[in-house]
Amino acid sequence: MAQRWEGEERRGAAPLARDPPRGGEAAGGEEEPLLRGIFQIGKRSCNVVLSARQLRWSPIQPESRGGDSNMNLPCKEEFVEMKDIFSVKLKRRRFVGQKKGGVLLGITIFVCLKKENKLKDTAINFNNLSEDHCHSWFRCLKEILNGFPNRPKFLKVFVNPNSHKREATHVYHEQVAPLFKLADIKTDVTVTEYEGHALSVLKECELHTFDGVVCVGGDGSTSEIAHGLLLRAQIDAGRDTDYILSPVRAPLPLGIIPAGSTNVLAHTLHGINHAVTATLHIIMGHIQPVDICTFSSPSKLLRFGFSAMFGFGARTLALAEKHRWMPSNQRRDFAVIKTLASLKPEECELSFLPLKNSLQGSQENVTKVQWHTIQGHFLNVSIMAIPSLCSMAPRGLAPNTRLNNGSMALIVVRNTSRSEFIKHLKRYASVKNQFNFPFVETYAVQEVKIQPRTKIGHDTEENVFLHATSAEGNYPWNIDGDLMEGASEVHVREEGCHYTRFIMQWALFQVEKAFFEETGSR
Ligand SMILES: Nc1ncnc2c1ncn2[C@@H]1O[C@H](COP(=O)(O)OP(=O)(O)OP(=O)(O)O)[C@@H](O)[C@H]1O
Repeated sequence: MAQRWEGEERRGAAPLARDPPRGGEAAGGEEEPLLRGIFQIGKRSCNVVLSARQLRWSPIQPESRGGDSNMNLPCKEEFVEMKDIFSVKLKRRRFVGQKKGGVLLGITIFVCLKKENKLKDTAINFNNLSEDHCHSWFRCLKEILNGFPNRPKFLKVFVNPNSHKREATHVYHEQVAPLFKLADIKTDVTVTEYEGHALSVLKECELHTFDGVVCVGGDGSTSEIAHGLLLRAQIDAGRDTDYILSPVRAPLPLGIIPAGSTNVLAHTLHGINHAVTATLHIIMGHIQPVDICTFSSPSKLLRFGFSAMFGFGARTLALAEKHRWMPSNQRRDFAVIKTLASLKPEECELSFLPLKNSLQGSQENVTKVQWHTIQGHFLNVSIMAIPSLCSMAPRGLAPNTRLNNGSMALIVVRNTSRSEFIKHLKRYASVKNQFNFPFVETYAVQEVKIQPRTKIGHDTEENVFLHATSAEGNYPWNIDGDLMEGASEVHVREEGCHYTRFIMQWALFQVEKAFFEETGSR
């Protein structure tokens, strides 16, 4: 019975692939061996067999005194799925400082291991001193690896040097770049110099030369790049970027390496806040669709984004932004406490279009979904296209929605006492249902319109979001952790936008009409 190679992590980690069919048979029969040979693996000489799907090896049986092979020893065959291997190299003995040449020792394969949500890389050495032997194995392995279609070869990388405690550059050079190099991925790196830098690069650069875009930073950077990719897609498709009715897909997937003070987007996509895991998902070409929505004023697209908060969640961010000189954790705690101390509701009108299938079960009712309107005083309104996992809410700020279910969670917290509101907030960190309060309502929606009920009326075209200043009296919004100020109506629409969990792929479609529009670029 073959046993999947689990390296040093035999008790926990395992390569990503599922167990092969019994006896190592591929669906439809035994896999055709491409190469057979003998290598030393660890301290044992092994028979090694390479097929398109697997690399298998078993120790060579010692002969018994009688000349027969020793049948009493268990013949332990091990294997690695080719789809778990991300690189192969010729292994040579070199002296310190020697860059080229050296005695060939064999080949090394690099495997991606999985333990729960965490990925790690590990190496297996196949030792054999024959140049010809190793070169033919190396070429064959390389050919198989080059056949995986989603694996990127050239990436556009953005690093925000200011993220968190300015460690994104270090994270990139120490943890990410060496793995990209090992996987023979070429990169074009932009270290951003100001807010909006990545957006302007994305508008201009030769995007078609890349296989993907990577963000090394926090939520603000990721959101800016996601927005930039989608905006670029609209421009390239000749769409009006002021008013987007049916957005087209972004041309490239987006990978997110968490290196910010808030990494909700990376945590939600990967299930873990871990730079190496994120890097390996990119290298392996794992594609996961993710929803996104558009935020618009009555007259203009403001941005694409994954989540928004109005009320408490936005006021807290606005206060934290005024105290940027504080360390990030301290700043966040200070802002939460201060905002709680002066807790006040916002009076507004919320209109929303429920998710088509959440109310009606049958197809004929699909077209009858109507706008609902609720009014009142709200302490917080959250609109989330993804579950938004973070350290403070391990199950997510919106655990009822999914990464790519084509809907958004609308979570409305009506006015209540401070102590009740605090109880509700504390539940985010616990296993209890944070929505199980009479003053909390949740809806699965496709579209939401929010109209604060003071000052500026429905017809106002002026959009204070566009002046990114914090003038008193404006309404702060927290969009993917970025502060925006606005007073007029805001319209949020689920774009059914599809992304990837690890290296993200946009796939926008117009929810109301439920058809995909593609530029066909990927
Ligand atoms: N060189 C730069 N200087 C200042 N701001 C930058 C620079 N490069 C990018 N930015 C902006 O910094 C913002 C926040 O960055 P990011 O989300 O990566 O880090 P963060 O540590 O999570 O941030 P925050 O502390 O705001 O949560 C982004 O909106 C991005 O556009």
